[in-house]
Amino acid sequence: MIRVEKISKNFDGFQALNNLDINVKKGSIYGLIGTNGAGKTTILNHITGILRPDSGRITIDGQPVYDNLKIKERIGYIPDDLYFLSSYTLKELSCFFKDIYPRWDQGLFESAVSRFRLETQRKLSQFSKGMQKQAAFALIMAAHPDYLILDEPIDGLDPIVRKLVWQLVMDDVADREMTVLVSSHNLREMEGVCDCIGIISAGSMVIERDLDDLKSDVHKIQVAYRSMPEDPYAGLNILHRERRGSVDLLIVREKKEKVESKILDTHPAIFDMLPLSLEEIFIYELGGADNEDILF
Ligand SMILES: Nc1ncnc2c1ncn2[C@@H]1O[C@H](COP(=O)(O)OP(=O)(O)OP(=O)(O)O)[C@@H](O)[C@H]1O
Repeated sequence: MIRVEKISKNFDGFQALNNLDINVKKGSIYGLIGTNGAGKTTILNHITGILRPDSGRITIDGQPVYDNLKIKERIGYIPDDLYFLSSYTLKELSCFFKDIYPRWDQGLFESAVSRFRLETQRKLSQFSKGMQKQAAFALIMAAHPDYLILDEPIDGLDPIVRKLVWQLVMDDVADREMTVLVSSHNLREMEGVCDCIGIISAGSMVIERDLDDLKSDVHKIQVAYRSMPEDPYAGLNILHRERRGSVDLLIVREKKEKVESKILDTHPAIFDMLPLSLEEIFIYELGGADNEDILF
């Protein structure tokens, strides 16, 4: 389990992280999302022990991370900016990884390299950006990390490779209960793979929930009446309401069953209810009133 407790970080007077908590359960795929500059990369750099917080605690399986080689051997990190030694070939890098990571799996490396169709004799500097990312995945997955930390992992990858990458990750989560913490702006893809979501803003956690709970609590509904009853939405937690012609458009934070029973009791002529996508929840939670019209 990864536990981040009340960490704060100040860069030359700028408060990048502010009393931030994160809890990532073993074997889960946790999606960290937030606006540009919210602090995602800064958090990942703390969790991987690259940065030290000004205050607060970060532990993995109860052990502090910073300056802890035993824990770092169990972490695989693919940062947003790959800082590979690009004058080396992929084969040379694999030998380097083999020396660092005690659980290096040569068979898995060779199979990943062949699935990605990468030439191991070529220098990384000769690879395209997307190919360098694939090389990073082949190396990190073959290291068999218990904790996989990914910063914008699928950025720049084509759809076929993206599928291959997620398949590699999901297989390891299923086989070995690997724990994954991933930051990405691709919310559709995150929705398909993550089981828990943390939304951060300005260095603080806004919401941390299981994805299913997050989605089952907020709904977008459209209702129209032949004759408008008095106060038809009484007792519902309405987050947003607007009228378009004869139709009411609402965002409601309630369980599906409660919304259905309350609205159907008022005998609407039209009643349509849709769950919000992760992208819509993100826009609502972080966009505020200015962006609410994007939701309909
Ligand atoms: N070394 C640093 N020195 C000064 N400020 C920094 C440093 N690293 C990060 N910051 C600031 O901290 C804030 C968070 O940056 P971070 O890179 O963590 O954001 P992010 O959520 O990953 O953003 P994006 O989605 O755009 O990649 C930003 O305002 C950034 O300018």
